[in-house]
Amino acid sequence: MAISISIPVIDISGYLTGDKAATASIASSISSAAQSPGFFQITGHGVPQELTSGMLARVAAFFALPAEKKIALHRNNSPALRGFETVGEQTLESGFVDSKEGFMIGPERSEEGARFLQGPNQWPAETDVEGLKVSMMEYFGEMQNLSKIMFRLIALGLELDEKYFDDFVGSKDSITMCRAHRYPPATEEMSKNSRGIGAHTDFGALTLLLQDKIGGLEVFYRPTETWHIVEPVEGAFVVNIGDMLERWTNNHYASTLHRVMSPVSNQNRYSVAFFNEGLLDQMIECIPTCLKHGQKPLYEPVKVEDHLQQRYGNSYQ
Ligand SMILES: O=C(O)CCC(=O)C(=O)O
Ligand SMILES: [Fe+2]
Repeated sequence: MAISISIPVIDISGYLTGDKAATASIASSISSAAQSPGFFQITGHGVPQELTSGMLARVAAFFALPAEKKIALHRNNSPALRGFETVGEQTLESGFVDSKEGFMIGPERSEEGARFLQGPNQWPAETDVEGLKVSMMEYFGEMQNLSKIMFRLIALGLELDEKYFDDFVGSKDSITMCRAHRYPPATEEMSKNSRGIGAHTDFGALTLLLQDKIGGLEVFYRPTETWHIVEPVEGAFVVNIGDMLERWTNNHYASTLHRVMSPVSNQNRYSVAFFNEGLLDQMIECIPTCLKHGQKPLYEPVKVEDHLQQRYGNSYQ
């Protein structure tokens, strides 16, 4: 019998309007979803739909550029890993080459004095994709803001001071990145032997994902070892816990394996992921409220910068 698990859809508007009772219930729903399945969707976040749809249209225009224009912006040109990556460049799941193309951006800054993952972006000429830079950076700003909100709710759900994670998400050296993807359509046959993106967990603390209507994102449910679709919900962001937050919470929250199947469709699938990779100097050391009576920390403390260098090193040679 097919097992159906639900990826909860949580309306966070009550928190934004300062409703105390609603806030307690939202924080508790988030906490429960973060434990299992480690994924949820949020609505009522206040990010304007025109912004997300306008940005997705420009992302599609970027990926439609001739190959040589995209290759000129390859991420290998960038010590901060910003830029374009081609189909077939990454293998996240043994035996399956990723069929996605990607385009990574982050906060704009010069190379001078840059630390790990910091630096300038690479953009196509404005005449090639009008408005791409403005709309992606505007979206990026909205996601930084939404991340602060999400971490406040996570803090409440962990019975911590509401501002516990404020420095982690909002400091000068807090690393945030945004990657747009195009998943080319596949036939049923092709789809069996490829992945849009192979099964993986996210390295950082928290990911906010915008997916279009095509679908294909699946999460692995550990108790039954089965894969489940994250149904596209109009206007929602998919939120998932990454490895860093799993470790920080002593496995109280789950960094769940996920993948994207190549869309069996005649259309491309587009998505944009926003990664909260954390404050470079922060030590990730078991959060006290995550240690129940008699439990011991499962991990050694690690500095965010070291964790990221190790994880990015493994997957991006
Ligand atoms: O495109 C998606 O739906 C998921 C992308 C993803 O998992 C990632 O970029 O880490
Ligand atoms: Fe991911």
